[in-house]
Amino acid sequence: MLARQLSLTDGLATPRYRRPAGAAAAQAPAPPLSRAASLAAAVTITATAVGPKDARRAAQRASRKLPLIAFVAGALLLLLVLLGSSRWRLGAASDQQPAWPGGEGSVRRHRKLDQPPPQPAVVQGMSLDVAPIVQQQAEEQGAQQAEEQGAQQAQQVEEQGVHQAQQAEQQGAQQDEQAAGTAGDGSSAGEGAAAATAAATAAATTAVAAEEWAEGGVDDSIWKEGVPSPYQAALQRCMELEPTLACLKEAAQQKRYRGQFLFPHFFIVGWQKCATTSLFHNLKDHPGIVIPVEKEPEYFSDDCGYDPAACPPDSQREYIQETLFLPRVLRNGLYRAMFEGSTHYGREGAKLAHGLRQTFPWLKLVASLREPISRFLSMLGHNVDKDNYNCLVKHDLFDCLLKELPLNNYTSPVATWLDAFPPQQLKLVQYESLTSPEREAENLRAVKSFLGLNPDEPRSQLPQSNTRAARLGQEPEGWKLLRWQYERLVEVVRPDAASIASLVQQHGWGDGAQWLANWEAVWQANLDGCGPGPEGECLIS
Ligand SMILES: Nc1ncnc2c1ncn2[C@@H]1O[C@H](COP(=O)(O)OS(=O)(=O)O)[C@@H](OP(=O)(O)O)[C@H]1O
Repeated sequence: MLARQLSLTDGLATPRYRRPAGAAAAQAPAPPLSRAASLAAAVTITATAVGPKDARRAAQRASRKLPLIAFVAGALLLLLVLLGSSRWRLGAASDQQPAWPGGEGSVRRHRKLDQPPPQPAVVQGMSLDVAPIVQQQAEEQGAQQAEEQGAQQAQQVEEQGVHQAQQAEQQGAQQDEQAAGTAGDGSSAGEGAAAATAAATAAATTAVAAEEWAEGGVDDSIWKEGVPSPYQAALQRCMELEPTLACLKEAAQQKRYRGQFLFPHFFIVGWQKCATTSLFHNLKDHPGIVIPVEKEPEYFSDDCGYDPAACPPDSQREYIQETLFLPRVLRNGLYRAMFEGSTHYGREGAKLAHGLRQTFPWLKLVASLREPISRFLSMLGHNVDKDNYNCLVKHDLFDCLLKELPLNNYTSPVATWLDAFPPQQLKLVQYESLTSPEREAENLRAVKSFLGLNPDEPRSQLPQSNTRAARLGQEPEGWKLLRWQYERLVEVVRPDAASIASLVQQHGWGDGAQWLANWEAVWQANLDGCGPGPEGECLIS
């Protein structure tokens, strides 16, 4: 490392190197200084290296003629020291200005103005410890930029979410307008009156349905315009502070206004392959329903292992906010219902029903049931098409059905649902009746009345969603069985069918005898398609 000192005459910014002893050394050219070093030296100048040259000589002469000149020299020395000191102060003052475009003060300005930090080459050559500062500032700048970017992204995501929610709200508002328009725009007085009656019926149905539930309850005496109901306020607090299942249940102890739905309002719990997708789509178009995000969240099966007490806390927040859309439901003042449809729930009643009742005691449940052999074959087709594991891997079709059908009976899971929930909160619908052109409207109306929704909405028919024919791109060929095999299978499922029909009758879900007759008609239609005799071939669809 080069030792260096500043010459008194060379000014403040020009360093000279101490010459080594000897002429050669004396004549040796001073090593060139890098611009950085010279700039840095200008910054590192100190008081000890400063003083006028003449003053030093005078001091030397004075020392040789001591003591006569001592007094004068002392005085001169004092004077010159004072001069030197004032010059040093002048130099030190100039040091406070950055000596390079990227000096420390300048770095700060750079940062403020959001300009790039000084070039690393200059920074590395400095004798001042500026490099780490610059590096730190660059890091800070990077962190700041990252933070700003993160904030921007978060804002974008939020805006996107808000945009989606706004779209849903607009959709909801359009639905409202349509409903209002229908009541007022009737081309004849008769139509207008009919629409008004329907709206009044719907309002009455909703009120009755809301009052049925034992939680907090409806209280007309607390209604204040523009003020959220206690239930609404409690749910708002859940959303902001603690979006958990427990918080939703606690909130439901609060009073609510007439027409406000408890959250969530209902679930479609099954069964698979019983037109649940079509039902879901019909209901989600209802103006009294907040459009749900997806049909099969399967939250309580996939995330909680069918035990709501085991639902992970983080997933509860996600489920409540992003699947059940609590924010959106609150924006609608709880006057629109929220639901989800997870078709694995139904068949797992033994595991789930009591836990779900504990979690949402007010919950209404809708389940569609299809003639058991057809339902099983539809499910089998689904698994074959999707390459999912299925019993045909190990058995032929008849053995597969013989083995699996008893395990897929309806009665035991329905019994557990009934054990956990009051029958008034459960509605069984029959697939064959729901999807029959003559009975579809009546069945849909019954479901909506049960849910406390205007039974005349939506105007659309039940769609044909999730059909095997659409998946295959053609009508499925049908499953080959022999007559005696099909008859045997009917005998296997008949007791379950009869038992369900009896429950339907008992709980007022419909006409039990008709229910059984509908399934018998399916069996008969299939048998009618078989060849003659016990070995006659049938194509079951
Ligand atoms: N409107 C109407 N009329 C008659 N049949 C209908 C209708 N809507 C749905 N479906 C039939 O229901 C089967 C699909 O049921 P899901 O949507 O519940 O299936 S899933 O469990 O959600 O995968 C599926 O049965 P398969 O085609 O036999 O597989 C659909 O064709």
